[in-house]
Amino acid sequence: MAEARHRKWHVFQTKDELSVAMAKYTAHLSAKFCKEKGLFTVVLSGGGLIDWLCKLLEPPYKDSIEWSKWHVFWVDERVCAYEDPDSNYKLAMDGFLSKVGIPNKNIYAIDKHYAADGNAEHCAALYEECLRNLVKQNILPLCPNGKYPQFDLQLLGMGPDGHMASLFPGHPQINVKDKWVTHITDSPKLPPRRITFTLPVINSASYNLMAVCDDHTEQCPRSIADIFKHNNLALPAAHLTAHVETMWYLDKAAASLL
Ligand SMILES: O=C(O)[C@H](O)[C@@H](O)[C@H](O)[C@H](O)COP(=O)(O)O
Repeated sequence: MAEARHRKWHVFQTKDELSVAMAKYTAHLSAKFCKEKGLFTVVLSGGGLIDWLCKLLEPPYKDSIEWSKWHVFWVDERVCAYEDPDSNYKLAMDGFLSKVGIPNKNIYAIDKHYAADGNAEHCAALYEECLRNLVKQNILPLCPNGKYPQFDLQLLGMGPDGHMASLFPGHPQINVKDKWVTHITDSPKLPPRRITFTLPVINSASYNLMAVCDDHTEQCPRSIADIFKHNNLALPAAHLTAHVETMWYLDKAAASLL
């Protein structure tokens, strides 16, 4: 494991090894937080991540994790119907959540009707309201500065252009601080309408695990080098921190220019 500034990282030879490590990391934190607090708040993203979580569906994790204590959120979501193949909710439900015993009431998807209508602004406002209610119910604590919710673990991915969640290079959402959840209607990665946690919310999490596997684009390893060697803050993912630990899991191809 390597460490620089606030970042720690591991490079894995294969996606499979990365996936094994991600399951171990997640299971360890699940056990820790379930023991300490009686629940575990986990934030998912879309993209390849859900595939890489598949090791959690195998022994020893599938039967040992206290799934009933999980509360699941999305760091970003595409504003479309739940049945739409673009939906991050559908991706996670089909590939992961439907296979484990997380109570439905603990799975916090965006508003079904506004999502189907494509109303990104309302979806963002309602998702923020949902988080604020969970703070009132003591399911989500606030971080020490009292301004933002604090999730236990966020599982994130980075796009080849250096975006994370739906915070894209050159777009203003990265600067939003007065909201917990904001929206975008012209996302360069399709579909264009999305909601996303704001940067201060992302960085308030206790643990952030960013997993990046190169899909054989040249851009991805360049962005990783730009972040790790030059801390190029034009790339949203370069801003990632966390309260306790910011961990990057890279496959060999994504780390090839380091
Ligand atoms: O809704 C989304 O598109 C995602 O949440 C997005 O932020 C994703 O995590 C990255 O783009 C990485 O995606 P890949 O793993 O597909 O490269």
